Amino acid sequence: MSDLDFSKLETLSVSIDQHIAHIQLSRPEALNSMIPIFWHELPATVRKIDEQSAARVIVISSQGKHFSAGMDLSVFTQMGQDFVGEPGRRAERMRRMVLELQDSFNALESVRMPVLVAMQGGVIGGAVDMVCAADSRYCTQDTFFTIKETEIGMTADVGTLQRLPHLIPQGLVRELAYTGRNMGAQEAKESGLVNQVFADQESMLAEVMKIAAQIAGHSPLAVAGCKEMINYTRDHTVADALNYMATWQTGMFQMPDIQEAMGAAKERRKPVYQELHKNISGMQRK
Ligand SMILES: CC(C)(COP(=O)([O-])OP(=O)(O)OC[C@H]1O[C@@H](n2cnc3c(N)ncnc32)[C@H](O)[C@@H]1OP(=O)(O)O)[C@@H](O)C(=O)NCCC(=O)NCCSC(=O)C[C@@H](O)C[N+](C)(C)C
Repeated sequence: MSDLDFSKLETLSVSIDQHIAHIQLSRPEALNSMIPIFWHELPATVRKIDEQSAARVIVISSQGKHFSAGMDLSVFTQMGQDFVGEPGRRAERMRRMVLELQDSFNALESVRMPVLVAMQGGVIGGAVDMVCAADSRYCTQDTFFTIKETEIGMTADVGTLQRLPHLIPQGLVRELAYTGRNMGAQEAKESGLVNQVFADQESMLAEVMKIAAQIAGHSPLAVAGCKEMINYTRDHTVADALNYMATWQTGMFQMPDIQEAMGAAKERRKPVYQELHKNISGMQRK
């Protein structure tokens, strides 16, 4: 997907400035509902930013009244028509499809730079799956989160039930999943799902961009190490994670960024860091 053209995306708009990539869900007229191409465009965009741009942090926001209404309802109608044929093969196709959809949001976790999400209005169904895979979440006071899947007769399948229990208390996850009720912004803040609640989208984006700028000012290698370690620690024991940390540091602890950070502080200037490695020649993802 290295030839992906950002200007031709159907569901997203992308801008990159001062080491900050801003991805916006750009179908406000359809409540940013998730149509099939969205699931391809999002991971391809994130991977291209990671591999081919000077961005060091990604901000995801959306245009319009709602952050996202989740899966476009027309997809369910289409799926009803597609899922025909011999049960074993049909089940295997379904399994592969769910794994592919999961992969779309896994991209937010595997990208080397932090992903900050700024939300307003409804964050529904698949959108909850998506924002759970980000590094940090921010929202406006009118935001509400809904694990809608249960209400429409299915189990959420692209990350909410796996990641949300690491973000907020188990009992609350279970209540939200079993009931499908809305969780408002204040409750999201109190439970730790979002870091901050803002009066409106403008003040939210201004603050999130400030946080992004702080991240982008640091060594991208140091920040990537933080993300790698925090992700790894979530899924392993402390002993395993400490062991991995030591091995990581054996290779990644190098003097240039440390010298640059110290030199810049002494000279009261902004540090200038080398970008992370881009594609290895001849090994580009097709
Ligand atoms: C989003 C919402 C809170 C907005 O409320 P509102 O009061 O501002 O607007 P509205 O009048 O309810 O909706 C405006 C229009 O937007 C349409 N709309 C709302 N949600 C839509 C959606 N998801 N897809 C297509 N159209 C959607 C409405 O039908 C309606 O169409 P109309 O103007 O032609 O009547 C409200 O419409 C709502 O709850 N919609 C239902 C959303 C919904 O069920 N989404 C699916 C969630 S489940 C999900 O995402 C599953 C997925 O993760 C699993 N998997 C990956 C395998 C597929």
